[in-house]
This record gives sequence, structure tokens and C-alpha cells, in this order.
Amino acid sequence: MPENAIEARGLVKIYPLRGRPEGIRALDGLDITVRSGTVFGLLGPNGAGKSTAVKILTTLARPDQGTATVDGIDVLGRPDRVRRAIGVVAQRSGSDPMATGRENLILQGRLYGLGGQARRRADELLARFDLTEAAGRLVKTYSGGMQRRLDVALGLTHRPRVLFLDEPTTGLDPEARAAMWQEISRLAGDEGLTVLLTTHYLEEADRLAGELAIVDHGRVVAQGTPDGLKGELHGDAVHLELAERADPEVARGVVAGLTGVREVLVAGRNISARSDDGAAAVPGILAALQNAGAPAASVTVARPSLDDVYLRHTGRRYSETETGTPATQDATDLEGANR
Ligand SMILES: Nc1ncnc2c1ncn2[C@@H]1O[C@H](COP(=O)(O)OP(=O)(O)OP(=O)(O)O)[C@@H](O)[C@H]1O
Repeated sequence: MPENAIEARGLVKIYPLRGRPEGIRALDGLDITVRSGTVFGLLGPNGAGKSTAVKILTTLARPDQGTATVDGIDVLGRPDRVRRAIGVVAQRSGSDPMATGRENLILQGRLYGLGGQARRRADELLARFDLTEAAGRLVKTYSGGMQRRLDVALGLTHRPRVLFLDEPTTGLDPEARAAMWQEISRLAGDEGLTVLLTTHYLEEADRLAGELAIVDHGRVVAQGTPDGLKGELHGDAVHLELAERADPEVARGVVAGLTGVREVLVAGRNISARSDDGAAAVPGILAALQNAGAPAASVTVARPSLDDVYLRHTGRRYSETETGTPATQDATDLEGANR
């Protein structure tokens, strides 16, 4: 087993677009390194380039520049060998709804040349994913969580060494999501399997990934363990919600002018900032806002979250990039944050 299950260097992918000669730069020099036997999270908002990166690593697309290996095999030089080494669980289910769970797994096994072993492997996977009781039912009668578990089982049929999971819990209810999380964390422990997971749920990446990369505009803007990335942010996050009558721009100026308070960001009536000791800073912040006629309605102090990590590296709140709500950040503080 190579030390790194995935290595991508300087990947560039440009999609042609009519009327725009420069095209769409979906990847702009993406680098990632994934150690074998770990769960790695590729995190980023819609359009960041996650799916394009996965397409290249799974040999479904070719980069315009850059190189990549999966399980030590060059994706451009030996795509056939890469395909045998990987399992892919796409966002959209690959199972046949009009066949039973067991039939789907046996067919998959035969497609991968397991022959007489296909039945035994199907039963093993049904048991492993808690689908034995439902094995004889048509997949169209399965719940969302059961279908997702079957999808993962299908991806593992031929015992791949690297499994790509594209947004594995999108659309699942909280209970099914929790069950899937448990399943995914077990996977990497088993047989040295490496899992590359794309997600746009920060909590999912935080819970599952040993290491993660935040992708923004086709580049990795931060990579590390969730705790390591959060640990780089010293101090606390202070979140304020302004009273109705407060002018957010006045409030931003007041908060940004206080000593010990930095990285001030305004989105609508909400202000976020960082402080070495959030609890100690709060009375001063509240008093300054009150004096300026821009009082706060509520305030919370929290330890840094992945959302704060995202903010530091991209200058935007993750939740806002999902909804498209613009956020403005104090220019000098942003410079400081990106240094
Ligand atoms: N086949 C294509 N042709 C043209 N543009 C594309 C194509 N596929 C992706 N893009 C564009 O490339 C950029 C990156 O897309 P990509 O799907 O890789 O992002 P993503 O991070 O996976 O997003 P999502 O979470 O929505 O899947 C986007 O601007 C997207 O519109």
C-alpha cells in the first residue's frame, strides 16, 4: 500500500463556454494529498470544483494541466488500473429500483468478474450494511437511508482500495445521516480502505474526516485535521445580532475599532468577530455599541468552528456562500486574517 492513496498536483480544468473564450476555470491548480487508510473530506460550496476533482481522480475527466495518482497509479497513464482500484458512490444512486437489493449486489459482483463468488460477497455486504432482512425486497421500496447504504455496498463489491463518496448524506433525515456517519467511520478502519468524501456539510467533515481540504474557486485554501485547522484560530468567535434600530455599518466600525477584537464581518444584522478572550471582551463590545447608538440584541461566544476556519481562509461565511448572501469584511482585518 503506498503511503499516500491520492496525490494530486497542480490540477487545472477549464470547461469551454460559448461566448467566453477563456472558458470556466473549474480547477485552478488544485493540490491534495490523502494518506492511505484515512477518511479525507473535500469541502467547499457549490461550484468550488469538488466534483470536477473527483471526476479527474476517478478517470472520468482529463485535466488540462497537472498530475494525479490514485493508489500509486497514474490516472492519466493507467486509467484502466485506477478503475479497478477504486469504488465510486455517486450522488445519484446507481442501483436498479426494480431489482432487489441482493440482485443488485450479485449483478455488480458479476460485472466485476467475481463469478461464483458474487453471491457470497453480496450476502457479506448485505449483513455488513444491515440489509439482510430487506435483501429480497425491490430497491424502490427502500427508505432513503437503506438505498444509500446499498449504494455504498455496491461501491465496495470488488474490494476497492480507495472509495469515493460524493455527498453521501445529502437528502437523508438526521437518523439516517447518523447511521451513515457511523458506517463511513468504520470503513476506513477496515482493510486499510481510504475514503475520499465530498460534502458541503461542515459538521459531516468535522465528524468524519481525519483530514480535510477546503476548496474555493478551484484551489485548496486550507488543508489539515479539523482540530488542527480550528486550533490555528486563536481565541474565540464572538457573534452579535444587532437591535432593529442599529446601523450595521456604524456597528462594524465600532467593533473593528476596539483593541483585542479582529476579523470583523457583517452579514445583514449579524456581526462576527474574533477575540483572544471572548467572554472578557463582550462587556466592552456591548458598551461601545450602546454608546454609539447601535446596540446589540444578543451575543454569543463560541470556540472556533469549521465555519470560522472557512471564514478565515475565504473571507466569507460558509452558510452565506451556500445561499449567496453577500458579506462584507473589514478590509484591514481581512488582510490580517489572510497573512
Ligand atoms: N461539464 C461542465 N461544463 C461546463 N462547466 C462546468 C461543467 N462541470 C462543472 N462546471 C463548472 O465548473 C465549476 C466547478 O463545478 P463542480 O461541479 O466541480 O463544483 P462542485 O464543488 O462539485 O459543486 P457541487 O457541490 O454543486 O457539485 C462550476 O462553475 C461549474 O458550473
